[in-house]
Order: sequence, then structure tokens, then C-alpha cells
Amino acid sequence: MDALIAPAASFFLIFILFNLVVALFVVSKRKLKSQNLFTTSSESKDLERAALQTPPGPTPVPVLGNLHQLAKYEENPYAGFTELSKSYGSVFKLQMGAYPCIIVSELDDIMEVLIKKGQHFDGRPNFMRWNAYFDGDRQLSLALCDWSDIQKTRRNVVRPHLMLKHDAHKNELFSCLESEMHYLIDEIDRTKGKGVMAKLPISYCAMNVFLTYMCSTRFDYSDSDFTNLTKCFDLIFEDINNGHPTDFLPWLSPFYASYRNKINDLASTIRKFILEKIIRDRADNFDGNNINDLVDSLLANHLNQDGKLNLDWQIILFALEDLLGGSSAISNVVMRILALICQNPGTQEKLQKEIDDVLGSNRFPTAEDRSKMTYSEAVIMEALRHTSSPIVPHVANEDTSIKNFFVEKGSVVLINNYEINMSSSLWDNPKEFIPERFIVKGQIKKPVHFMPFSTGKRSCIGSRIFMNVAFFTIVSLLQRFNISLPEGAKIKIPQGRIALEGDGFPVIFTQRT
Ligand code: HEM
Repeated sequence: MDALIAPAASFFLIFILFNLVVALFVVSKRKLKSQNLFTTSSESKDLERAALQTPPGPTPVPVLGNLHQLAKYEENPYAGFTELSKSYGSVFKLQMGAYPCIIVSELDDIMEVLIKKGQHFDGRPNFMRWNAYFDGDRQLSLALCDWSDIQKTRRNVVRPHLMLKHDAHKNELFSCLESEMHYLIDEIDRTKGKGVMAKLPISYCAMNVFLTYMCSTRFDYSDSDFTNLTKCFDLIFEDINNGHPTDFLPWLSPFYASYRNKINDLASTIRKFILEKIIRDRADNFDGNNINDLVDSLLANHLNQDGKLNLDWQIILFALEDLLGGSSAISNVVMRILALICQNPGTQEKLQKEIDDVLGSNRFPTAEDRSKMTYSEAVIMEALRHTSSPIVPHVANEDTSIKNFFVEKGSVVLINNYEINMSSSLWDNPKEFIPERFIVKGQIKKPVHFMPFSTGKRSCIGSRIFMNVAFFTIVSLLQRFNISLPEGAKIKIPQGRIALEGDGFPVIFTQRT
């Protein structure tokens, strides 16, 4: 019996020992994986943090950090980021004055910031002037605020109008475009082949399209309050695009009192116009059973009847302001497209052939025509690629990581959109203007790395409205006019921003015969 028990017992013992070893192995692996089963969550965070590396980057100097290293790239700091990434890699750190900044240049890492960890990176920097644009509180802005429930609500309220998912919205926009385009064409007609600073009438047209579509009102191009409103929006837009020393060196702000006053004046002129000439009357006569435009949708979300989060007056006013300001993006990019058409021989002829084939000499385009006019669409996309406008900076709202690099809470994350638009590893001949690169087998094809409007929870909500308004404007102008730039005219079209300087440059429009 003992002879039987002994091997059975030893087998049992070996079995137990084996299981113990396996159990210990599994536990230790799990320990490694989840940091430590017996540590507290803050200890495990410490361990997680310890596994991450500090992002590489040039050594900062006191006060300025690394700002001085970007000085020679003043025209386009993103070109500077591309240069620095050759030494420090696709994710690197710069101390920009008061702010630690992480520069991200490669698609996978960009997607980690915007999509995979979108909720870690949904804040915006607290720049002094961003507050100044919005009465001292950038949280009132749609584009420059941090993420919040209010932001979610107001984005949801305005999105259907802007994203044009319903045919009713699309048809309404095209009808607004058609009626406004007559005014622009008349305006251009009057120039009789002389060079004209076309940005002005184009900006009045874009603003009126927005006002008609969003607010069911328009103003005459001879109304000086209206033209002044458009100018104020354009100046603020240019200011946003350009950046300012106080963004990263806020202690400089006492030296910029007159600049601050200028911003305050522009912002309050805009606000007064919107309040007095658009919102007040609409609010007084608001009928909740009749929701016809974006202003109605905003007003319908004002009253707090069921205890849910609603939008207060300020929020409504500023949301509208932010969206009307989008018309400045349109006039500036339309001007860029006109310049690129003139500067790239053959483009105008190809565009006009497509327009003549699909629309003939007179008919305005419909929403359906757009899908057939691939070359026109591709010209706009190629112009956006050349513009390489920056993605609005994001901010990490908690300690987090990109790739295997630690990113501390409060870091500003700058996505290098210039690099993904201009890299020779992503595009053939990136410096050339080749609209055909976006056409594959007769259809428009956007590569995943082409994201002029960004992606994720803070992505642009004006992208569709932009594409439609730009398309309609370019097509309608080239249908009727040949365009050229005055001989010898110096035309400055900087990359890495949308805004052109001041009123832009002259364009010559001659009637097509
Ligand atoms: C060429 C034209 C335009 C370009 C290239 C553009 C691009 C962008 C980009 C890159 C962002 C930042 C996305 C991010 O932070 O991840 C943005 C945000 C935004 N855009 Fe545009 N945009 C254009 C036109 C417009 C227009 C016409 C409107 C308004 C109708 C508009 C409204 C907005 C708003 C409200 C945001 C902020 C969204 C948020 O932070 O939640 N944009 N845009």
C-alpha cells in the first residue's frame, strides 16, 4: 500500500508544485502587465509613468525656452517644426515660453492624439488674446474653448445646419448661393477688366451667404455697417492666423495695451452688429413651433424648460459670431484658389472645359452637379493642401502619452499639418500644383493623410459648408470670366495659414466670349 501511496503522493506533490509555479508565473506576468496587483492606483500610475520616456527636443533657455529657434521660420513655424523633427523625431518637445509643447508630425501619432486618445487632448491653450476675442472668456467660443458639456450641446445644435447631411439643408444652401451670386457677378462685371481687390466683394458675398443661410437676412454691399462688419471679422481672422508674442510669453501683455484695445474694439463692433441687427429682433419674435434656420435652433435651445443643460444668451451670441466668422476662411481661400489657378497654366482651361460640359454658359451648379465636377473639386482640395493651414492647437487635459513618450497635463500639442501636406514621402512632387492627384479612375479620392479640417471630437464643423460655398463661387466666376493676375504684381501667399495679408491682391476678370 505504502509502495502505491508514495509514488501517488510524490506525483500529487509534483502536481501541486507545478501548479504553484504556473500560478506564480501568471501572477508575475499580470503584475508586469497591470503594473502591480498589490499597489495603489497612484503607484501604478507612477510605474506607468516610469515606463515612458521624456520626449526628445532641443535644450531650452530660461524664459524663451526654444522660441528663439523658431525665429527664422516666422513666416511658417510649421516648416521649422519639420526641420527640427529631422533631428528629434516625429514626436518631440519644445518649451515655447511659458508652455511645454509637443510637436507631432507622423500620421499614426497624429491619429493617437486626435482619435485614439481624443478625450485626453480635447482642451485648447489659454492664450490671452483668445480670451480677448470673446469678452474675456474663451469658454464662450465654439472653436477656442476647452471641451465641456456645453461645447457638446452647442456643437450638436449647430452641426446639422453645417454638415448638410439632410437634402433640405443642402438645397437651402444652394438656393442662398444662387441668389447671392448674382450680386457678386454684378460687382465683378462693373470692374470691366481692370484689376480689382476681389477679396472685398468675395467676402461680402460669403458673409451674405452665411447670413442668409444661418440667419435668414442679408445686407447690401453699399451698407457701411455691413462692410465694416465683414472687415472686422477679416481682421480678427488674420490675427488668429498669425499668432502673437503674448501667446507664449504672457508676461509681455502689459506692453501690448493698444493691441488689446484694437482687438476689443473689433470684437465689440462685431458683437453689437450681431446683437442689434440679427439676434434681438429674432428673439423678440421667436416662435418655438417654427424652426427655420440656425438662429431658430440656437434660440430653441435657450429656454431651460426640462432642467436639462441649455444655452444661455452669451453662448448663443458667441456661437453665431464664431460661425459667421467662418465666412472669412472662405473669402481668403477662394482668393488663394484664384491665384493658384492663374499661376498654374492649363488649370483655368481644364476647369472651364468641365464647367462648360456640365453646366453650359449660364446655369448655376446644383448640389448634384458637384459630384460630377471632379476637376473643380480636386482644384479646391489641391489648394487646401498647398495652404497647409494649421490644426488649432490642442491641450492635454491630463497626464498622458503619445507613442511611448510622456505628455504632462497642460502641454500644448501642435499637429504638424504642413508636414503631412508637403512631405515627399506622402505625396509625389509635393511642391507642384497637381489637382489630378486627388482623382482616381474619374472619382475623387482623398488619402487618409489629407485632413485639412482635422478629425476627431474637435474637428472642423464648417468643412462641408466651406467645400460647397468655395465650389459654387469658383465655378460661377470661371463660368463667366477669364481670370489673370496683373503683370508684375507681387503676390504673397504664405503657407501654414489661411489668412492673406490685408485686402489680398488684385485679380483681373474679363468677360468670356
Ligand atoms: C478652408 C476652410 C477651413 C479650414 C481649412 C478649417 C480648418 C479647421 C481646423 C483644422 C480646425 C481645428 C480642428 C482641431 O482642432 O482638431 C477647425 C475647427 C473649427 N472650424 Fe474650421 N476650417 C475652415 C472653415 C470653417 C468654416 C467655414 C467654419 C464655420 C462655418 C468653421 C468652423 C470651425 C469651428 C467652429 C471649429 C472648432 C471646432 C471645435 O473646436 O470643436 N471652419 N477648422
